[in-house]
Amino acid sequence: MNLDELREEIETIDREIVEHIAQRTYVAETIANVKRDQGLPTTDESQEQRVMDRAGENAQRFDVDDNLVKAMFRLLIELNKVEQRESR
Ligand SMILES: C=C(O[C@@H]1C=C(C(=O)O)C=C[C@H]1O)C(=O)O
Repeated sequence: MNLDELREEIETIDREIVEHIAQRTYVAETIANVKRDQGLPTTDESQEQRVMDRAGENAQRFDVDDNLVKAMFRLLIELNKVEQRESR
């Protein structure tokens, strides 16, 4: 593959990443509504820990830096929590 083709491949992957972030955000919004209806708090630290542990395991499985992957997941979680708080 030449440089342009490789960059096209990156472009497709980047779009898919954003699509997955949007899907994750949508599901988290749905979870927020369920929690609100059940009178549960926005933040669930034990669930966050499970998400972070899984992120580290998946990073190792795919041989990428687990600190980097965990930092990205920390950002995704914080993003959801800010949105959940704002919609309450
Ligand atoms: C989405 C949830 O709400 C919050 C956001 C989380 C996330 O983005 O993974 C995890 C736990 C909660 O603090 C949830 O409880 O599952």
